[in-house]
Amino acid sequence: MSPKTLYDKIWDAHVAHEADDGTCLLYIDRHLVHEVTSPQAFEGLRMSGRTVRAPDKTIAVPDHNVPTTLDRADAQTMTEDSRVQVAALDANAKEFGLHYYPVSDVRQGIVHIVGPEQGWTLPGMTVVCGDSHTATHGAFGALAHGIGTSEVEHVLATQTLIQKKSKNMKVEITGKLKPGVTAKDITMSVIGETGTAGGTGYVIEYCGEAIRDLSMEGRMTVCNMAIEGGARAGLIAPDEKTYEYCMGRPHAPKGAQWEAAMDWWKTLFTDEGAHFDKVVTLKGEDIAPSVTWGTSPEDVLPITATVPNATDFEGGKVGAAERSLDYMGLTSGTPLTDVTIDTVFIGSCTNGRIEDLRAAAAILKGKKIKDGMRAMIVPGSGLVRAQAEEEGLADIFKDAGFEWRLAGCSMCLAMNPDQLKPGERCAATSNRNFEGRQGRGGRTHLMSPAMAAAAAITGKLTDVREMM
Ligand SMILES: CC(C)[C@H](C(=O)O)[C@@H](O)C(=O)O
Ligand code: SF4
Repeated sequence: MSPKTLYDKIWDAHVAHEADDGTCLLYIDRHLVHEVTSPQAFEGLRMSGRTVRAPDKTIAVPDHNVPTTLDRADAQTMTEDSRVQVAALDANAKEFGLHYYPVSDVRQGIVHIVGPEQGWTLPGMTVVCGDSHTATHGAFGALAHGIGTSEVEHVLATQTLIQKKSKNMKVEITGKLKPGVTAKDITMSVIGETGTAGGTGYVIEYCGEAIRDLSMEGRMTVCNMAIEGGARAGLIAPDEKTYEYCMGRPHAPKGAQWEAAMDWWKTLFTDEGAHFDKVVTLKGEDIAPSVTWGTSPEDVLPITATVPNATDFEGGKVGAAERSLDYMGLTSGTPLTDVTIDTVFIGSCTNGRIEDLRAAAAILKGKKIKDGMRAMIVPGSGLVRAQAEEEGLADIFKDAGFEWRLAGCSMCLAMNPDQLKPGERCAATSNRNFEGRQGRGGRTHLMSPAMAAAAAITGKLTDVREMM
């Protein structure tokens, strides 16, 4: 048998049918659903008189639209559109008998944090969600695709997805990371290297010592942004850390079923000599704490750099950089550490897990945020929030001057009340810095939780290594 990549193995195990042109019908193990991309899909089912094929494999949770303030149960805090979407998810989950975590449930949170936390996401699975950051689940060695609303309807009705196989790409991070450098810096640096189209047509497998050394949470941060690098999905082979994370989770297999699952999981690695169509290698020790300066995730630089000149780029990127610099209100040649900020957002499916909060707390302990700074910490789920309170992190945040919020997508995107005003500049731990992403006219600098915490204290983009 010819050697296979991890992607090949999971793909082959899920192909239910292959047409002559290579189009495949893939069996789907887990379908995650949120309120934004599902209402029309359920409506479609109803119109055609169909039901959900596998409600026991379909998990729903509202996250994008929900306010994160303590008064969110009061419907007045939501816009009409948001209220309608969340109410539709409530009704659809009930009507079709799905696993559901409503806003009132402590397990509610961002869909990509809830899936792994509850043990729905497991190695070797196919996982889909009507959301591009479904790539996050690849951290478990699961093939996780973001899908569109018509595909959501297709998966609801059939528990299968029509797909063509992508090419294999390997991203290897060798060696060790230096102090102050995190999974977020890895994933941003990879995109800085490959560009936002570098992964187009590929499924990326991340490997190498620096990836192995990451916790499951860090691996989720890396895979989360595979999509910003253009890839169809990101994957990391499961290992002891993966099994340990999964064991005992509410929906993970138990007893003999666990043993059977482990037999399969242990086969989930890329065989010696398997072919990759594209290979990118970065040295772990070369990666620095990084920030974005522009309006694309590929506009990334080490914090020690200066704001670039548009003429530093080539081709179409010159005009794009000019526009980015103009939108971001930045002057070429300014040291990044001189850029002042007025808002800090720590949260999102990229960096809203307990380790992210611990990393922020380690910087914020005993400190105060800069006068006039608006800073919020939004845990990725109600359970992350509860754990942070138990560990005393919430007190550190509140004492420092941060708002301590309820779980949701929050200021990652402007679909709920947490938004930037025009001209406001935010240090954010999320994954997209597009124009208007956090609110019309708002300016976003992406970075790690520790870097965002450091910026909250100084009021400027800051090299976290100086505060360690
Ligand atoms: C709203 C949703 C469809 C969207 C996505 O697909 O990623 C959102 O989660 C985002 O991060 O932009
Ligand atoms: S936290 Fe942000 S990136 Fe993640 S699902 Fe929500 S909106 Fe999308």
